[in-house]
Amino acid sequence: MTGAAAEQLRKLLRLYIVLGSTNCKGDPAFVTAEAIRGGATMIQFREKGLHARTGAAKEKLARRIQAVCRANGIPFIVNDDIELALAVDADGVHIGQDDEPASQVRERIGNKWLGLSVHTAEEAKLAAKLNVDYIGVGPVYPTASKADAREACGTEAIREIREHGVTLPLVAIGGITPERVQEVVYAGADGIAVISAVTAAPDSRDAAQKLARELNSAFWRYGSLRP
Ligand SMILES: Cc1ncc(COP(=O)(O)OP(=O)(O)O)c(N)n1
Ligand SMILES: Cc1nc(C(=O)O)sc1CCOP(=O)(O)O
Ligand SMILES: [Mg+2]
Repeated sequence: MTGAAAEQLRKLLRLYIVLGSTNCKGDPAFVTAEAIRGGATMIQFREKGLHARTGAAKEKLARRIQAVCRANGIPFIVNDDIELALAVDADGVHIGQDDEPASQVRERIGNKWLGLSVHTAEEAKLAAKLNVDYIGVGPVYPTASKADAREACGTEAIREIREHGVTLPLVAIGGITPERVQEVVYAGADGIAVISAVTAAPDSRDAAQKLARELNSAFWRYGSLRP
């Protein structure tokens, strides 16, 4: 990726909403629309957990959420499921350390965006040697949204990754709430990825707007001070 493309991606990662049918009380496509109205800059379709949709029903939901994203010019990323990402022509894919290897996924998806989860500075340094476009660091705080989440790494992990010279676009994930945005940005994140702060809120638009305001204030305050 060129420097300019990385800078563009950094901006798109600012308020990254991750969701699927198992996180939303109502229609996930409606929650997506509300999150975008509140300021979401990127959407990830993550259909996981008890009663998660599979097969044609999963693809149908993916396409409905993608249609909302397309209508609003917001990138649509698919979690884990490379076949689905290719079938719907998603803008990118997010994978973790235990998913299909990044090099293999890159071969399959061509120049679509590829995000990789990392939990330590060591994993981040390895990621920087792979052809990935961004990293997701977490869980920064304890989370109830991922059954197999690792132990919370705190904002110190983000700071350490930056101090090790990893300049990849970086999004923080896990337990992020409006009150935690400032410290996450100050530590060196380009953005936040959230599930419950938006999907479990009584008003997803309002919840996204609160996060977006905190992000604007954090970048205004700390933009030039970060590692
Ligand atoms: C932006 C972002 N960061 C991290 C993850 C977690 O990916 P992974 O470790 O593969 O876990 P699952 O989401 O697949 O359960 C993510 N999805 N998005
Ligand atoms: C999907 C996911 N991945 C994580 C990681 O650490 O890689 S934490 C997480 C769940 C994030 O949900 P919430 O904002 O509700 O805590
Ligand atoms: Mg995964």
